[in-house]
Amino acid sequence: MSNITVCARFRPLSSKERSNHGDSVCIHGIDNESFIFKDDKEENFKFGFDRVFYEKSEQAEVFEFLALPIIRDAFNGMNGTVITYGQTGAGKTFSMEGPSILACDEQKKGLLQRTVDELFDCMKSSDASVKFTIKLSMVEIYMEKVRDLFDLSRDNIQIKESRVQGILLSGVTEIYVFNSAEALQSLASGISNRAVGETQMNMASSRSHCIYIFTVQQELTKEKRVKAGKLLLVDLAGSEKAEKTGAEGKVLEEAKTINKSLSALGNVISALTCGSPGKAFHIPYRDSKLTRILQDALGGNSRTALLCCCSPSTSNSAESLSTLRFGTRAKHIKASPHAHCSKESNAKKHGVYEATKDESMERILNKLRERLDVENVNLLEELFIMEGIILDPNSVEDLDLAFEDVTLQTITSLQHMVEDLVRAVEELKSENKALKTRIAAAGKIDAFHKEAGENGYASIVHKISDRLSHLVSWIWPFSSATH
Ligand SMILES: Nc1ncnc2c1ncn2[C@@H]1O[C@H](COP(=O)(O)OP(=O)(O)OP(=O)(O)O)[C@@H](O)[C@H]1O
Repeated sequence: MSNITVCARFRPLSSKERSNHGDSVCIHGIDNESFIFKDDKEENFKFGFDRVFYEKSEQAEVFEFLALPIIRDAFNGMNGTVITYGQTGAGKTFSMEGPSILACDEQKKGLLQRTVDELFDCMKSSDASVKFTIKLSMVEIYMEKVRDLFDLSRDNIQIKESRVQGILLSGVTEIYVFNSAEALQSLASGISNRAVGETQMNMASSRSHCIYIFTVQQELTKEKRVKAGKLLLVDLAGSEKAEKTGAEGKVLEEAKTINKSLSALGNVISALTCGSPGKAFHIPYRDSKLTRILQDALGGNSRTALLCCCSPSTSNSAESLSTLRFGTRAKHIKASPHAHCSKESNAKKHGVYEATKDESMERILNKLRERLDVENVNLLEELFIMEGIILDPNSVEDLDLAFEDVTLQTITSLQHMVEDLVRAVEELKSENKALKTRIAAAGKIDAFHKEAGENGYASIVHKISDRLSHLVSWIWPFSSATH
């Protein structure tokens, strides 16, 4: 089963397309999951997606199918990502924001406004004892730099990877929002800071990839637990051909950077669909800022949906075909070795918080699996449970530190134990040697046997030595792999 929900959306023909190329369209719908696509050489291709939204589709339909399940899961502590992809002018921003984030009638509201409404609606209908916090961040990747759209002085945000929380944007502004109106105002101010330019394909073309990040945190006061879900909405910059967009100078440079990062995204998707599940293989996430930020979304640690936006016009059939092929490849991304699918259903059985702690422990164990052999990982798993640090409900925020702590503490305390045992063995050996010398000198071997009892010091020392070498052979590969 695919790890990603992939949908295709065709916007209505634009007036420019109508006047230059008439009403000819390159698609013939079969049903709401498949259609026939005719390319510029009149060749037919059949495409199938999780859902196809034709020209007359409503914004609400797109939201309900694509985003709503992911938002509800994010509200319950799971991470989710919704991405719009497609050629310049294909309808990505329209799907995300509608015609305008603030001045927009109900019917045309995009994914963003509906997401905000849904989050606050879920909040209102939840148990009164739950304390909610919704935080919002907005960044754009412009010319391969991550810019904070709430604070333009932060124009080179660094991407970090936390073992527990996954990919993080270091020092990004987080705005607390308390109702829909406030959230939309914040979104509007961030959007006004986006890099937008005019191309021949689109009067207001996005020159950057824009990422909206909602963090929903809930304090379950009764249970003394905290759970948090992160929701990413990603409006990608348009894939475009320089000659079609009439790009030159700065716009051409922007286009090259955009295309490079979209190629990197394609390469990551190819790598993810080529590898065999369960085997370690290289995924080039680090080839671009975009793929690095989307690492969790694509690599299986998040529920993800992709909306492939297309023009229906025959004049754009080459670009639409390329978008649809991209979507088809993404559909084949399988649950990766790091995916939490089975844990997810297990988590649902036990309640939502369980998902967070299972996922956290699973992430840590996966990291360790990369470095240690199975036996040692199993031992550590037992140790985590024994120590109870990872399973402490109040330490969810600090799991990353807890991981470092438990690993270091364990190694250190085991090393101390080994040192103590080595010292004890040395002492016993010299004591034994001294005793033997004394006994030999006194010629009273029988008396020694009585004094030492049935086992005798020699056999005790022998046993300790055996146990020690067993312990050293266990800890040695573990501590050398971790340092
Ligand atoms: N489903 C739709 N219904 C009506 N109009 C649409 C629809 N989709 C897009 N449009 C219109 O098409 C034009 C281009 O759309 P939009 O700006 O969303 O493209 P885009 O893919 O975001 O382009 P870019 O990558 O250049 O930013 C806009 O004027 C928008 O209002």
